[in-house]
Amino acid sequence: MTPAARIQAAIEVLDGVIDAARHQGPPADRLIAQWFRDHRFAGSKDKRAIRELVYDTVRICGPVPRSGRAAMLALAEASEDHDWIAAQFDGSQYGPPAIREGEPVADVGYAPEWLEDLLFGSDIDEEQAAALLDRAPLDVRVNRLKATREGLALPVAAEELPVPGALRLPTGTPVDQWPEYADGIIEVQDLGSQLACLATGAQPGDSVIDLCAGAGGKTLALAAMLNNRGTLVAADTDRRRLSQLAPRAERAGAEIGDTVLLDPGREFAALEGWRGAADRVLVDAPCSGTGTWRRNPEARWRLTANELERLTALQWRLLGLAAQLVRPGGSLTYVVCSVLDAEGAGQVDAFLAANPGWHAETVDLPAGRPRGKGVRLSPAHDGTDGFFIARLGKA
Ligand SMILES: C[S@@+](CC[C@H](N)C(=O)[O-])C[C@H]1O[C@@H](n2cnc3c(N)ncnc32)[C@H](O)[C@@H]1O
Repeated sequence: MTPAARIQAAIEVLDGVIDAARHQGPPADRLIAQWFRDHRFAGSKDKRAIRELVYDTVRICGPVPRSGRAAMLALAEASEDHDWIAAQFDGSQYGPPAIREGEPVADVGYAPEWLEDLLFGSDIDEEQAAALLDRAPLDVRVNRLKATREGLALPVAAEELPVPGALRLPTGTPVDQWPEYADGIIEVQDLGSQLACLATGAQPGDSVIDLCAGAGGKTLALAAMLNNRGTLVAADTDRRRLSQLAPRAERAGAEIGDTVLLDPGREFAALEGWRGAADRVLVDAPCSGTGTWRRNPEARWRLTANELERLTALQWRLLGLAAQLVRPGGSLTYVVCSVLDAEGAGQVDAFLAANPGWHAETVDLPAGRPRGKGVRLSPAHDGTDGFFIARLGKA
């Protein structure tokens, strides 16, 4: 494909990404894969170039652009690395038609305006906001149930991260094709997620409930912290995600005591037996995901103020539910992969104000900065996804 044809292809994909963001359609990755299936002539270099163009364009446009073409013109105008793009609008056979006088160009920025206001209001400055949209590195966790870092020889050089067994690999490393991955010796997991697990302080012998376990990314890390000694319960309302846990746990050699499918709105019914009994509860709450825009930058075009309100209400309810499961002297670790105070520090402040028997514990992590009664991780400061993490102790 010519450079111009690649640009036109990216514009077509972007039209789909924009439409999907407006109407809660499929994620960008899936739309890109579909375009490649429908256009088999695209070779591997074309695919890489088109994918990069699509994501570079999504990253640079703050508000939802009116069209893929307007978005591509914004990239051409605003990014020095992409100053070659404008010349490709040459009207050639498979390329984009020539640029018209006064043609609309999408707005650049970090996010839609209402969301930028919330970021800045949460003390995320421009540098940090820009870093939220960087490319994410590839972090893995050495599964201590199966191996030690010292005894593990990997096919590529890895950067040691400040959590035991956490490694950063060159982006694009095909870890999923390694035998170490198939054998559950390494798990792909962002350093931020590993730190969130570390923050629980889980020890062998503890009883731990992972209340929003999803497909079990953090559950497996908790199993490793427990060294399979104690009790680990994984709960979630999403049957599909939760069903992925058993095969993953088997591969990782992780013992999960119980996997509990929760009924949304009636979550406590299935956990009644744990009332006031757990040493530690992890609430890795559903959130806006502002801290994970590096992985899916179009998520900021999908989020609405209503959805954020729904999420904060759900987080608040889950905090209350989790609190009922913790035994006196036990702790609740609250985590969101968001840098917005409304979902992080604000929730914890409100919880502590409403629950006098609880206090914030010191979370001693080798990364992050204090934020309210917890710690905030950010791509700019810590090289992790953005997270808020707090541990709350019950008297
Ligand atoms: C941030 S994700 C969890 C990711 C997971 N802990 C991991 O490390 O891979 C939030 C999870 O909360 C779950 N969830 C949503 N509503 C819930 C509810 N009412 N009770 C429990 N879990 C819920 C979602 O299904 C989702 O899996």
